[in-house]
Amino acid sequence: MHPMLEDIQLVAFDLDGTLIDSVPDLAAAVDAMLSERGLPAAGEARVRDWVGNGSHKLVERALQWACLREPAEAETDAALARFMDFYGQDPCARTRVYPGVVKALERLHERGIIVTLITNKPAAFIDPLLRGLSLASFFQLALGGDSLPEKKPHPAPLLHMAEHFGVAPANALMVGDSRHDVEAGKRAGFRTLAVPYGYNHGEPVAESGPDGIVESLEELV
Ligand SMILES: O=C(O)COP(=O)(O)O
Ligand SMILES: [Mg+2]
Repeated sequence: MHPMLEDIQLVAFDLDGTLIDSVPDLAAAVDAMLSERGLPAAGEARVRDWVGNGSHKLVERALQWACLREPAEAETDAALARFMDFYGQDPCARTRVYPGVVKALERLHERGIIVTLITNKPAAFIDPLLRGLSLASFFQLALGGDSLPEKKPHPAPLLHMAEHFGVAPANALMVGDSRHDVEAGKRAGFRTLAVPYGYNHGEPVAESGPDGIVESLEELV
């Protein structure tokens, strides 16, 4: 067992960039939304750096880039609705589970560790993604970016999760790819583990000072 798991009773996984490489489908939906507005396509490389603060922020960043100005709130809301429509059509089309993920989830499950999901993605997409990628059975509870009034890097979703299962934050581990996961974990009093292969606005996640880093989640088990 990896030393990071010592005394750990609950693991909260981030989704995008940690368990799944979802940028191809996110970028396709962003570009479909932009194209409908007569705006240039952003492409996967840009979208990769915009993911991490939920869909509203993703759409706002896309509009900002394409229009070269701050979008009005109503403009962002309308574009967000279209993005949600496009993304919701087939969120698993080109999205793939990262190597080592299934093995890690299986082993944690076998050890009786509570496995949960805390993503900043809207909750409506969680079920279609987990089912479509055959991951749903591993998770005892999943929270989206709009499940509670606050999202990561706020510690609220993590504290909610720990409290729900009656686990002390010191016995819980947050696993993510971005500074928002590490910050939320530290603020909640969780142990923090980062993966370097995901999306972190183009910066190494090591700069956030997680308690540990693994190249693949398989290393965890
Ligand atoms: O939707 C996002 O921006 C990121 O979602 P995540 O929290 O699963 O990385
Ligand atoms: Mg992430």
